[in-house]
Amino acid sequence: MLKLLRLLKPYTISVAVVLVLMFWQSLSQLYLPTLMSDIVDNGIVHGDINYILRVGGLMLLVAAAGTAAAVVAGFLSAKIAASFGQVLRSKVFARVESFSLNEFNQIGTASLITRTTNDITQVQQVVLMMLRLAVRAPMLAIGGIIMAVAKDAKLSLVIVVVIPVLAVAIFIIAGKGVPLFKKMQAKLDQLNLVLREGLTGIRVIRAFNRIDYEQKRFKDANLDLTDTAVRVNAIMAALMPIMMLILNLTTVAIIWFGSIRIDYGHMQVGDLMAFIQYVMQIMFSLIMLSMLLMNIPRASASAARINELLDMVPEIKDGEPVKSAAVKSGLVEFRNVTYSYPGAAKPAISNISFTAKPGETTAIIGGTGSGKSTLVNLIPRFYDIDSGSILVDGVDIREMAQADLRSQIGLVPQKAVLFSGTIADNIRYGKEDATNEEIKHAAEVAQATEFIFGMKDGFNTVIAQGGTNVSGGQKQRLAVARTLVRKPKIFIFDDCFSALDFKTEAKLRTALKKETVNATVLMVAQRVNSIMHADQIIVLDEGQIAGIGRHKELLRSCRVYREIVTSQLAEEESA
Ligand SMILES: Nc1ncnc2c1ncn2[C@@H]1O[C@H](COP(=O)(O)OP(=O)(O)OP(=O)(O)O)[C@@H](O)[C@H]1O
Repeated sequence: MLKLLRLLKPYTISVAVVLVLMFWQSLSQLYLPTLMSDIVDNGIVHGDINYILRVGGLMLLVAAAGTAAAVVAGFLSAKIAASFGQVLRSKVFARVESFSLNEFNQIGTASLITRTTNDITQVQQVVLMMLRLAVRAPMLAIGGIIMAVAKDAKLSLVIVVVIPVLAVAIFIIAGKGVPLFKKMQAKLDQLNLVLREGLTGIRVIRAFNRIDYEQKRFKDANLDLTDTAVRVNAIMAALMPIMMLILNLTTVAIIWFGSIRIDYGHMQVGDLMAFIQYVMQIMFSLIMLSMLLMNIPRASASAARINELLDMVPEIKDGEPVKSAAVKSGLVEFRNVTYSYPGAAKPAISNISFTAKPGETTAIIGGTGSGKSTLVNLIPRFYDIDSGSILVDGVDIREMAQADLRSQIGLVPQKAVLFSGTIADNIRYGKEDATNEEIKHAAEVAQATEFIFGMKDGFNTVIAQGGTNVSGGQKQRLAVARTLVRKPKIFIFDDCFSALDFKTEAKLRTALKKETVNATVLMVAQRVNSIMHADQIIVLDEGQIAGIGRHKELLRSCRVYREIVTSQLAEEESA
């Protein structure tokens, strides 16, 4: 938590102003009962109207000054806390963006969302409470004790009895509440996870008639969180009545003993009234402090979850010193590359060596789960390899700047992802300064113009969140256009034509050929038809290369390739 508080450094002056204003407000609060007792003892008792008006006026001034300080401090502290939250959220988001896919998987998307939103809000709230109470509550408590003792030392013995009772009550309540506060964050994660799955998988849930099951899952997670929240709130709710009971009993005791002392002439009425107010101030400040102390553990639990993200050292870093290729032609070389996913029993790909040259198409084919996507995902360094090396233009990609490497790559992923915005925005995502002509040309090559112009607003048609208002094949073509507009040196098409019909795919491949004449093209495919004309075909089998060559050579020399071809031909013939 302290570590995060360092983010308040740019607001040091504002924080200091808030603390000074709070100090001022506390002083005024401590002074008011004394003024009131003066009015009673010297003004009312002696019937001195002038005194009452004079001191009453002073009281008004002191109260107004205290209120003004409270208003300004309240405004400033809210501003500081909100800015603190904003800076922290940006910091966490920036860090998460630099995570490798393994780090993403380690924390989980649901938890990443909770940490960036709810956890930061928890810390932000405590920062606000601290700013408002850190000076005021101790000052009122200590100042109140001093003033009460000054008014009547003997009567102050009541406070000596009450404070330990109050402390024990707070201690018991905090002891029960704090562990539950910590549990709540983990339960919120779980609820977010179920909610996310329930929303993103809605089609499958409906298709499989699993709505009841999902509702139960959500209900369970929701109830679990609610139960804990209810228990925490029940405990917190007990705090107030207990405090008020102690407070009222204390007032009764003070009036009881105070009236006896007044009877004996040891005390004046005004002093007794002031005394009661000081005791109230002391007790309220202790209640406020206890609230703050109870919220701190919850915020610390949140802070620990946030720090876990901030402290995570991204496993994928730029090389030091950064190397850059002299000639950027897009030559990709794999040398004995092996990679295993964390926790996997065996490598997803092993001992892969090949060269993909500019101006040529290197196709990768193999059964499902044979490691095709893994292989191409290693080129933009989504994961770092275990052994061997991957070179782009003769430089090991681990020695390059990631931004430099990725600027040369145009990747169309297996699952096309679109962002909310217009079709033009989505294509322009590949190149920020792309002209309208470039966008149109990219769409033409990707065989997307026909359906784009078929839409009401053409290129200005708005894509819904997650691209739900376009078909799978349309999404794939827009993803291809987005990559084409980038004009990279290396194209990676990861099985991204799977949703296209044969005719559209053939047209797209022919158009692509012209666009990629000088580039290195890596094309993952399931269908032999899509890649049989490639300059080089890599056949993957259980993460290993079963054969490399052209279609005809492989038909002769590679058993796995022959099996793939014959199985697909048999399918087509039977179709
Ligand atoms: N994020 C991951 N974590 C752990 N294992 C993974 C992960 N992604 C893939 N794998 C495993 O790695 C192996 C290769 O997967 P990969 O996605 O590269 O296969 P693929 O050939 O592209 O399959 P497909 O054609 O079905 O897309 C599989 O056994 C898969 O279970």
